[in-house]
Amino acid sequence: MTMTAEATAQAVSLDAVTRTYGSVRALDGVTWTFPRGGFTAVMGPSGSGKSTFLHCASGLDRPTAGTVRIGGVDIGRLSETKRTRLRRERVGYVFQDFNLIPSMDVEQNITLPIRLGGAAAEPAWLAEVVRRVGLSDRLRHRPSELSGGQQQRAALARALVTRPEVVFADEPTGALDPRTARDVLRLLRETVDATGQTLVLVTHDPMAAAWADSVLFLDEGRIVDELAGPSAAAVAARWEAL
Ligand SMILES: Nc1ncnc2c1ncn2[C@@H]1O[C@H](COP(=O)(O)OP(=O)(O)OP(=O)(O)O)[C@@H](O)[C@H]1O
Repeated sequence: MTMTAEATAQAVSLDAVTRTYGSVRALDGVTWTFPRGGFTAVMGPSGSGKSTFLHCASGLDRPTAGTVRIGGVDIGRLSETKRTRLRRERVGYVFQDFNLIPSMDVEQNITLPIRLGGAAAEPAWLAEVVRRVGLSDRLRHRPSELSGGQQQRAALARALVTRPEVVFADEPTGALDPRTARDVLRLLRETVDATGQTLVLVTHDPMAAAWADSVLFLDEGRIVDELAGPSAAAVAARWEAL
C-alpha cells in the first residue's frame, strides 16, 4: 500500500463527515485531522454527537456522507471484511467498562487482537507494553481477580499491542474512583509521550480532558471550539459556556 508523506503524518482525518439517524443529524459535516502522536480530548454535552463521532472516526460505523481516513486509508472504500481487519490491526479501543473477556487471563486478553489476526505477539513489544501498564506479575490472572484500575490497564495494553494508528478511549475512567482515574490518565499521557501513540479521549470530565494536548468541543453534531494546552479550569469554563 502506498501512502503520501502527508497522509502518514495524519493518524485519522475526517472530511465533511455527516451521520444522520432519520431526521436527526448526529454529526453535521465534521472536518478534522488528528496528527500522529497527538493526545486529543473530545467533549460536549449529552447528545452532542461524541459517541457518533467516535464510532465514525474509528470505523465502527459508516458515515452517511463524507470521508474518514485512518493512516491514509479511506475506510469508506473498504469491504466489510477489510474494514474489520483494519479496525483490529490499526485501531485500539478502550471502553468505560473495560470489555475484557472473563474466561481469558490477562495475557490472553491483551494478545487477543493479534491472535484473531492469526499472528503471535512480538515478545519484546508485549513485554514492554505489559511493563508499561504495570501488569507483569498479573498475566495469569483473570479479569475478575483484578481491580478496576488494573482491568483498565489490561484493556489499554490490549489496545496498544498491535501498535495501532490510533487509540480511541471512550470515558475510560468513568467507572473508576478519582485516584485510580488519575493514575490511568497519567498512564495514557506517559504512553503518548514515550511511544508517540496517537490517542483520542472522549470524556465528560474537565480534569480528564486537561491531560490532553488539546480539547475539541462538540455541540449539535459540529466542532464548535478547540482549546490547546488546556487546564482543567479553562476546559470547565469553556464547557459552562456551551
Ligand atoms: N442509533 C441511533 N438511532 C437514532 N438516533 C441516535 C442513535 N444514536 C444516536 N442518536 C442521536 O444522535 C444524537 C447524538 O448522539 P450521541 O450518542 O452521539 O451523543 P453523545 O454526545 O455521545 O451523548 P452522551 O454524552 O449522552 O452519550 C442524539 O440526538 C441521539 O439521540
